[in-house]
Formats: sequence, structure tokens, C-alpha cells
Amino acid sequence: MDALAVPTDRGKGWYLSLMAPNTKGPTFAWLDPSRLYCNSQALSDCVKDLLCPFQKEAIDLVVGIDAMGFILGSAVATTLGKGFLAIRKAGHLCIQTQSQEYSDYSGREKMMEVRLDVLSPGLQVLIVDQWIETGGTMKAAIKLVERQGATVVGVAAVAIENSEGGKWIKEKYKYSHCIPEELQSQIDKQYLDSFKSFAS
Ligand SMILES: O=P(O)(O)OC[C@H]1O[C@H](OP(=O)(O)OP(=O)(O)O)[C@H](O)[C@@H]1O
Ligand SMILES: Nc1ncnc2[nH]cnc12
Repeated sequence: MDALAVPTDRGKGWYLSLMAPNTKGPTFAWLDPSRLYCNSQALSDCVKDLLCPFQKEAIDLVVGIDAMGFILGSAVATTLGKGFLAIRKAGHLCIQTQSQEYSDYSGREKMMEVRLDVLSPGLQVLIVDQWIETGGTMKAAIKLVERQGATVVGVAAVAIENSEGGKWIKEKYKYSHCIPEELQSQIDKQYLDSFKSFAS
């Protein structure tokens, strides 16, 4: 599908077919959801879907995870009329930080960090990231936020895979994602029927 086209009938999760399959092999994620952000209607519908379950929640601040979580998180924050706090991969912030080790779908050991001068006890936070595969990244972000006493009101991502970590997150936290029920099995098998339209 043309990255910028908007269909007349925008069914639930219509924009998911904009996501591009991996063509570079196993050292990369299995798809690239960020293609959907190029389409303004897709981005806006995606953000609306992510916020839907949180309409009644008091959210003080949106936290987004480096890197693509910044795009989605800041769109969510702007839509909510709230501020945005970046959780960064280690080594970028020039101020006092707290850090957290984690590993993700790549199996590599990584470190993320957050500034110390924004979160505080009682602050109600929504954490946004592009995708939850093993859940390692989101769990580390939750730890960082909670270690500073803030409350995780919920987590939001385009998709939450039914991995052990993904299921743990869904059990423990309020969450939102954009995947209609009938598509979740494709997400869990890491292959979408819509990839066929990308075949060259
Ligand atoms: O659930 P997990 O297995 O931990 O994986 C999820 C994380 O991996 C991806 O980011 P990536 O590190 O590829 O970086 P990017 O946001 O820069 O694309 C994704 O956006 C999440 O942040
Ligand atoms: N951006 C992403 N897309 C697909 N699968 C992922 N797993 C982790 N990050 C991912």
C-alpha cells in the first residue's frame, strides 16, 4: 500500500498494513512499524487507538523509549496535552541519570537511562514504545520509572506480542495496543498477511 494513501473505509487497525516487512535478515526486527508514521491519518488514528483505554485515567506525563518510542510517545503526549520524558539508550544524556540493564529481542545486553529531575512519587505516567516483543525493554523502562516513585498508569505500544514478557506486562499493567483480535495470531507468528503486498 502507498505509504501516504488514506483509504475511504478506515476499518479497525487499517494502518497496520502500512508496516513494512524485514528484508535484511535475522539481525533486524521482523518488521518496521515506523512506515505508518509517514501517513498523517495513520499516525493520528494509531494515537487515538492507543489512548482509547486511558480516557478516564489521570495522566501527568508521557514517557517514551528510545528511539521509535519517541515518535509515538511525543504524538501521544501532544494529543493528551501533556509533556514528554525520554528514556534514552545509555551514553547520551549529559545530566545525572539512573540506569537500568536489559536485554531485548536481539539477545544483546543493553542499558537505558533516565534523568533524575522530573519523575517524583505520585506522578502518573503512561509509557509508550513502538513495539513489545520479548518485553525486556518495556520491563526495564517500568523499573526505571517505579524506582523514582512514579506510578505507571499504563503501557502503550503498536503491538504487544504474546511472549512470556508480553503476557507478564499485560497481567500486571493496564495496556493498550492497536492490534485487532483477529490479527494477534499473525503478530505472534511474526508474519503478517499484508506483507504479501510488499513482494517484489
Ligand atoms: O520487547 P523487546 O524484545 O525488548 O523489544 C522491543 C524494543 O525493540 C525495538 O526497539 P529497538 O531497540 O529495535 O530500537 P528502535 O526503537 O531504535 O528501532 C522496539 O521499538 C522496542 O523498543
Ligand atoms: N520495531 C520492532 N518491530 C518488530 N518487532 C520488533 N521487536 C522489537 N522491536 C520490534
